[in-house]
Amino acid sequence: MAVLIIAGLDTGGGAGLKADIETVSALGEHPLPVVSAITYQNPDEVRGVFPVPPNTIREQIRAVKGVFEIRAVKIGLLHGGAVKVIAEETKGLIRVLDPVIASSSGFRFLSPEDVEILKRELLPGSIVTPNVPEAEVLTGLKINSIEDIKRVARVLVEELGAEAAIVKGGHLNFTDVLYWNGEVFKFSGERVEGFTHGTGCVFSSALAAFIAKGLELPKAVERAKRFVEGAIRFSGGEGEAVNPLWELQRDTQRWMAKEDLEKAVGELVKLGELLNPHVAEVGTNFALATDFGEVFAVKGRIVRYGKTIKPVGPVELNASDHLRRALLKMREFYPEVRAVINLRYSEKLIKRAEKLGLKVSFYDRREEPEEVKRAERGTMEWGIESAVKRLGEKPNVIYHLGDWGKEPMILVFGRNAEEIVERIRNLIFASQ
Ligand SMILES: Cc1ncc(COP(=O)(O)OP(=O)(O)O)c(N)n1
Ligand SMILES: Cc1ncsc1CCOP(=O)(O)O
Repeated sequence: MAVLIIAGLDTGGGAGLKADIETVSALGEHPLPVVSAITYQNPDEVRGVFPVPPNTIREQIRAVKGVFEIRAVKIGLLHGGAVKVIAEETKGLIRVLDPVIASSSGFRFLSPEDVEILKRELLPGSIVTPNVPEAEVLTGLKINSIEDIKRVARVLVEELGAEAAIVKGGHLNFTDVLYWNGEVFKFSGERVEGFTHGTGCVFSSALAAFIAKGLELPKAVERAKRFVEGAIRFSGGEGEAVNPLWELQRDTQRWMAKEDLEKAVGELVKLGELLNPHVAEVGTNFALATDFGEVFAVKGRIVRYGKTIKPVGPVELNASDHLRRALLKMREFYPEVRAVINLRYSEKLIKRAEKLGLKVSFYDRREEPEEVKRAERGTMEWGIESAVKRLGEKPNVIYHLGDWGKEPMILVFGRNAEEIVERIRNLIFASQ
């Protein structure tokens, strides 16, 4: 289904039309992009805006209207001169209006006069999706509580003529409120860690995409909210913005990590008899992280099996607790590290690692602070951090000598699963 997107270009690649196109495409609908403004911005600041002349906006819309079956329209960044044309050209279509008034960095896109034009010409009949500051500007009311949000959503519909209003509570308590057909719907959420630049754009275009699919408004809002949460959680990279492609990228990365680790485990199994003596008493595991920090490992670990070795179960997401925590801690210091394996401790292996030029560090469990010991988890994180700090540069190998009831252990880290296999080969062949 086609979704008409009227929005601005963000040169930083985080918000605006680029985020909208990605969102609508990721959700399987066809984006029809109409440029309303060109902004000069980067993740830190908006430097300026060039407004696209109203007639050029009109011609862009006319080029696709009537040719495609437009199921919904998403309207983002505008300028005062464009509002009337857009209202005329989108009459009769389902409109989702994201009232972009100012950027989160503080740049004012719409003057108070432009806001008045928007309220008069475009808001009536639209599904409007303001955040708290935008809702305050549109209604002139202050928002301090969820009750205020409900009141403002009602005002947007009953007094200002919107078809529906979704006031997003990200600035308050992460609960969004929809007012529609005289009813209030609440959508609770929680704080998600990640970049948020572009969230308004992604929410409104996801909402338009779900409406285009035929979902009833409350269901479409719920799905759009969850989509944005994922886009924040799996954000990152140079745009320092939300990631509308998160689901596709996450699944591709999962697939690649699983394949790489399965292949690498297969290579280890070929080393069977040689590796057998180095498998830890508790079992050995082999973990590989995706760029998003999801960690795959061998379910049930790799164990000694007669003279050789055997993975107990398949490679799966979250199949390791210890190694996942070790890897994630290491990645806080060195994000390029993506793989780790644990081996039974032996002085011979450590000496060999040093001879091979690998950087070796260690932690001493007897130095573990009482409060870390008392907590249910945290020893591994503390251990990795203290080993990293002790060495003062990236360690390739970290060992500890055990404690009461704790087996001494070696962890070998690498940039990928292949590098681990290579390191293990070098270590065990040389330690014969
Ligand atoms: C071209 C363009 N359009 C919209 C925005 C604002 O994006 P939004 O997601 O509403 O909010 P912030 O990214 O400013 O938090 C923009 N900056 N550029
Ligand atoms: C017990 C233990 N301690 C450090 S690595 C390891 C084995 C792997 O454990 P997990 O199965 O949690 O990855």
